[in-house]
Amino acid sequence: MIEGLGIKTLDDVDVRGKTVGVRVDFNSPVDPQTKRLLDDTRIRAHAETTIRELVEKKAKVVVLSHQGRKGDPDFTSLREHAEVLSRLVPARVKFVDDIFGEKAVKEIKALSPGEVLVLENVRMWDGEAKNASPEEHAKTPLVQALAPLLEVYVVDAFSAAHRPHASLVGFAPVVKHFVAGRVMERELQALYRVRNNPERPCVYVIGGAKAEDTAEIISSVLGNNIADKVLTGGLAANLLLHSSGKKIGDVNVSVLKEKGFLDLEPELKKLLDKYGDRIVLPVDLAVEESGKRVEVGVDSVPNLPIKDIGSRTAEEYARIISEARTVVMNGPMGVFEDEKFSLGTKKVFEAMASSKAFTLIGGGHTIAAASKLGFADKLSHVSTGGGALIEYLIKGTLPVIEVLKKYSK
Ligand SMILES: Nc1ncnc2c1ncn2[C@@H]1O[C@H](COP(=O)(O)OP(=O)(O)O)[C@@H](O)[C@H]1O
Ligand SMILES: O=C(OP(=O)(O)O)[C@H](O)COP(=O)(O)O
Repeated sequence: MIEGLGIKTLDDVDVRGKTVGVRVDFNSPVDPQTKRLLDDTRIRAHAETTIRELVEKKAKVVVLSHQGRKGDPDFTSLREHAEVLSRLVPARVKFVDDIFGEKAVKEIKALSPGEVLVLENVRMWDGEAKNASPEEHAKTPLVQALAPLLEVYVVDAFSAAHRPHASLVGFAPVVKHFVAGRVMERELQALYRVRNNPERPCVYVIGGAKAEDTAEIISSVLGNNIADKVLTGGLAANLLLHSSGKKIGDVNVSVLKEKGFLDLEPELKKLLDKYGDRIVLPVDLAVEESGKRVEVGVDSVPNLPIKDIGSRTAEEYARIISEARTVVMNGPMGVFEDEKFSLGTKKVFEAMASSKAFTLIGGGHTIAAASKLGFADKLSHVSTGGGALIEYLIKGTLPVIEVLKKYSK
């Protein structure tokens, strides 16, 4: 059982010899030309925990996942994912180019204990990617065909838990056991710890380029008194500085305008008025001048691209983080891909790694930054979620979590 949530896990069900469906999220970056996989982090996450455990317990394992969205360059078969998986688990791993037709059913029935079968990309069936209730999805051909074969259904795809799609929620009303897998369990334990009852002081660090979520995250974590302070970097900081009346240079205002972020300013102004210095803005910034890093105060920003928080800001953020007991970070502080502008992000990671706090990071670029700068294994939890993590931080729950709570059995 996951404490606080009442969600059953693999500890609550006997899987030995049983046919077990596992909904993972193998969705990975794919080369648009060759369609080859570029990264196996998510496959590894499920393989080394949930799938390995099911294999060792001699379950007959049926793996379901999506990859990309129909029409997008990364929409492709799961054949290569199955090959990668076969190198990561001590088991025979088969792939079938079918989801719930005769071929798939035949292969499921032929499984021996301890064997794994990967079904084809579930989004190749149009009924998968619809937002609907578990009861509606339970009537679909996918669930009708597979549910009679599956005694246990394990939902492990935390990073897709914001999608109430057929293979994520549709089996809940009709299988005997509907439980969370180990990836889901670890993510929910970590997220519950930082979002529902964090040890204080609790600091959220928001940066990166997706400022469209900034207002909602700040409003939720300060409005519900979850965070004591929100530290800001990246485009979120530029937008907040501009909202507070600072002159940040036309070139930087244009970036915010092109992305449609200026529309958020009335909302951000209200948040700045309401929460004052609990929303911490940079006091200095790093701009790029003739290929060089130049630091400037926020009251004298020239018309040059802002690419990082400044050193004084980074020191102040490190000080606040060093006193915290919970730190959550989504979005790098600057354009960390360029070494000259990785200082802010590096200082924040350094402070997180050396603090006594429970530290959580998430988001594709944030994780890439932590790996590149050598901090990924020095933090308490690295979330596999991108969109799912952001939605959880805003709402404190996700559609698939609610279904797991209701149907844990
Ligand atoms: N001041 C800035 N101006 C432009 N881009 C920035 C700035 N600060 C950070 N970024 C960029 O933001 C990107 C990551 O943002 P985002 O996609 O929101 O993160 P995540 O994938 O972790 O959610 C990085 O590629 C980084 O270069
Ligand atoms: O990779 C995912 O989302 P993410 O890139 O926001 O982490 C999930 O697999 C969800 O994919 P979707 O946004 O196509 O439903």
